[in-house]
Amino acid sequence: MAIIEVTNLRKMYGSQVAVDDVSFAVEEGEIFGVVGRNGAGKTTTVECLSGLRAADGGTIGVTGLDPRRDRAELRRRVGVQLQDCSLPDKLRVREALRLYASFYDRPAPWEGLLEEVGLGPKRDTAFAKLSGGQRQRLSIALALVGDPRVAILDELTTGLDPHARRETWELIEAVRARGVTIVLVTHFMEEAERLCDRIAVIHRGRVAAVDTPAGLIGAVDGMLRVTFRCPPGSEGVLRSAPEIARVVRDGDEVTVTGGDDVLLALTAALSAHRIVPMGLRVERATLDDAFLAITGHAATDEA
Ligand SMILES: Nc1ncnc2c1ncn2[C@@H]1O[C@H](COP(=O)(O)OP(=O)(O)OP(=O)(O)O)[C@@H](O)[C@H]1O
Repeated sequence: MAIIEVTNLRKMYGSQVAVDDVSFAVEEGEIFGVVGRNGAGKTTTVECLSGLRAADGGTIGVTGLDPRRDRAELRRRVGVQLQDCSLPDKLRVREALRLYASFYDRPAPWEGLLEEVGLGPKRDTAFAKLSGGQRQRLSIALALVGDPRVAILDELTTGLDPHARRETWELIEAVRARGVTIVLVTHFMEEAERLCDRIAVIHRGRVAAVDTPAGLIGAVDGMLRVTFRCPPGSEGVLRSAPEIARVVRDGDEVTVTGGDDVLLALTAALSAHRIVPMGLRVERATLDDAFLAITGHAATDEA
């Protein structure tokens, strides 16, 4: 059953359209990814979901509530961690949790939550003295202190080193295992591929695709990429094989793409002509490739 339903969401900032026409549904218990480049409209979308912004058009249902009309009740059911969690420098970890718990009638036992997110040893540490990863753990704990059914996590691992990022991923999986539905905004494709059951790709304020990571990757033309070296021109024998979608030479190297049967077709065609592929390596398409195919852009400028 869908716990979140968004239909034709539209949001303007002055004359600028931030979210044009966004529709998707999130099933209970899912980790649902919202991915897109900077400025695609991800944060605006989740801010509308959490009642922090009023939409200009469309409808939103979160646990059956309208985020603007039923804001008070929504706050009890939805935990929100927004970009750039910032607290007063001197506020200690346990003080922050106790303070946030006081906002709710029936908060989660925050002492247990502290242990669960691995901040037990840091309970007396001031916010300013926490590392980036510890701050993110605290922001997750604060999003969960109201014992929500849905947690909205926005760019949770931006700025973390790979180790802290992996630890945060494990924490997110543990939160889902407690039955919390998670909406995860990210522009890290590896993160989305690893964590999410389904992903909405937002591009220029619209949903360009919604599917499982495997579904998005499977739709990429050329799921397998085989790279090798062979004498110049000899790769021509590959062009007639129907299983091979593309043959590209770049200097010494030839890259061949196609579906799951591309490797067999390639080795058969080469061996029939006694051509030995040197330094052969096979790579599977990733969510980065799928993102590029769907939007026409790499997910991040660095990618
Ligand atoms: N408060 C605001 N006032 C005016 N324009 C805004 C405001 N917030 C966002 N925008 C604009 O709306 C568009 C969508 O922004 P949004 O923050 O939703 O994108 P995003 O996908 O979350 O980007 P990022 O990954 O950089 O956080 C962008 O063009 C942005 O510049």
